[in-house]
Amino acid sequence: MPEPISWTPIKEFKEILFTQHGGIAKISINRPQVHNAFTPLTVQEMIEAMNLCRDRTDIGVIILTGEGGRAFCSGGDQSVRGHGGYVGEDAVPRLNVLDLQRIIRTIPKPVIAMVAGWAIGGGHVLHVVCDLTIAADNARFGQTGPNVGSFDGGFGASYLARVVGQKKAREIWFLCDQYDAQEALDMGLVNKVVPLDKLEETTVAWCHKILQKSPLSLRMLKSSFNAELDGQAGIQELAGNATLLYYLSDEAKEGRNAYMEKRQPDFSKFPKFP
Ligand SMILES: CC(C)(COP(=O)(O)OP(=O)(O)OC[C@H]1O[C@@H](n2cnc3c(N)ncnc32)[C@H](O)[C@@H]1OP(=O)(O)O)[C@@H](O)C(=O)NCCC(=O)NCCSC(=O)c1cc(O)c2ccccc2c1O
Repeated sequence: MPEPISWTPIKEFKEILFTQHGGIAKISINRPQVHNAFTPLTVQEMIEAMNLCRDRTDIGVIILTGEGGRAFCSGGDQSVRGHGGYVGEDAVPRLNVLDLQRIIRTIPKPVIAMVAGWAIGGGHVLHVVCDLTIAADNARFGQTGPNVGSFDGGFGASYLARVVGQKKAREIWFLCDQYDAQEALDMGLVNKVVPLDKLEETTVAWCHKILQKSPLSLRMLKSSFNAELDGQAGIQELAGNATLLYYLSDEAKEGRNAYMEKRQPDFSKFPKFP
């Protein structure tokens, strides 16, 4: 029997748990009483945790999950849905999960959805935008928008169609059926299905494999996968990484040094690669 994985708190939040195990961060929605439906505060906290993961050089991979074993996330909390969005304590209606989706997509570290139970509605979109999904055998996937008066026509439609194909994506949205873990695996919606009691162990094992890889290589690959689909924003992300790599070179440093030393730069010593 393997030892249970020990998670150390990184920061206290109200509606999520944010913990760490070595180079792995875990962001877990902690509202199991509503199948981990999110409020504007839940999303705000997840955004803050993601941004901390981005800044922390010791974090190499992020797990996104939900507490309780019965749900990953059931989407926006319908009890706080108001006129024009989901309403938090500041009384301002928001759709701030769209900001979170973009952060998951652009954070230069792999994000793995660890799904037990329901991944439904906006919760389904969250797992779709993660780089990888590992599902427990009790996982159930689906969209509910046309049932509850909502839709996500951004990544929730277009990226879903890239993942499972146009016909299947339209079926998922138009019928609002629910799919079990094996069906999700068969349509390429998840990477692996494991028994519920092996879910965390397997996810952490995948994280350890990823942590052994070159972080810059993973970063470039993630932005390369995005670039093909994300238009100018995707090119900006990939090009930003190219700039990062260039800044690490002696050639780029010569430009900066020359400027600071008030002299002409000497780029003649740098090779003109074929
Ligand atoms: C997920 C279910 C199919 C599970 O059914 P089950 O019968 O197993 O469980 P219960 O229905 O009894 O649920 C237990 C308990 O949890 C409450 N609950 C579950 N989901 C939510 C929710 N999303 N909001 C509020 N409360 C929820 C449920 O009421 C029960 O409470 P009790 O007090 O009665 O015990 C089923 O629960 C279900 O269908 N849930 C709703 C799923 C849903 O429609 N989600 C919202 C989709 S829309 C969305 O998420 C969304 C959010 C955004 O921010 C967007 C932004 C931009 C564009 C689009 C967006 C968007 O579409």
